[in-house]
Amino acid sequence: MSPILILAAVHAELAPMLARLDSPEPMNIAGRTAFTATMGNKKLIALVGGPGAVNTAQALTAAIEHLSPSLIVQTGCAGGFAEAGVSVGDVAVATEEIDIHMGLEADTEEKSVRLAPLPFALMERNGKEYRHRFLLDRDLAGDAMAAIRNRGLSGFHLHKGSFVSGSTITATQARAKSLFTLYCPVMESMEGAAAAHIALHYGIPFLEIRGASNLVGARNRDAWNLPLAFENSCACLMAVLQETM
Ligand SMILES: O=C(O)c1cccc(C(=O)CC[C@H]2O[C@@H](n3cnc4c(=O)[nH]cnc43)[C@H](O)[C@@H]2O)c1
Repeated sequence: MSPILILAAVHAELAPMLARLDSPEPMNIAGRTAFTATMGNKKLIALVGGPGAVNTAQALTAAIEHLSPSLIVQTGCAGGFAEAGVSVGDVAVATEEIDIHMGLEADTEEKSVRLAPLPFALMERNGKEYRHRFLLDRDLAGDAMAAIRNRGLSGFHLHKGSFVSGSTITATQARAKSLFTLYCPVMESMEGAAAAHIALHYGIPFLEIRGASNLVGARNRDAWNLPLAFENSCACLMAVLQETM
């Protein structure tokens, strides 16, 4: 039976899900901590991939090569964009992943978040070229939204839309505003585009569900709520696993 692979950057992002599973067993995948469990007739592998794109790419590649998962679900916390109506604790499902650090710089000295697309493709699949934007499976995202809504979870709002990923955490209102003007994203993370890229490379369906631990913009550590983001994203993840797969 091909497992469903659940991927997060740090253990705390998976902890509320592991607490809801029957006897998850620890295992090691290429130097990374992982857990295996069953849910009904499904086999789940929950993998702690590490923060950032390189950790994500290494962990996910190793897990795919060892386990041939039928589905990859990435979860964890993220910054939410207030302009998209996101509040701390809200959950969002990604319809697209955009790598905001992948591209061609403008030929001026002016600092800008706007990059032109690369003059070459990062990969080609089924006649389509991929540079910095990875459109995700709309049906999978739609089914996940429906499963979460059916569960009647309360205390937060559910969103769907584009996610941006990069190797930095946005820490000014000006950059948050520019990113929103350019891409209309709902969430910012540091791993999503890398995971979407690897999943696409192997042709494995990919779903991303994250909880907002903070708002993207001026850094106010006191306003972050990581436990709430972990709890709400895992509640939604469990709804999706139990109701759809
Ligand atoms: O600033 C701190 O003290 C601090 C403490 C714990 C964690 C952090 C992080 O920045 C975690 C980065 C981690 O979480 C995702 N994440 C969460 N919010 C954002 C964001 O606004 N922009 C980008 N990434 C975010 C990210 O995917 C990392 O895995 C800070």
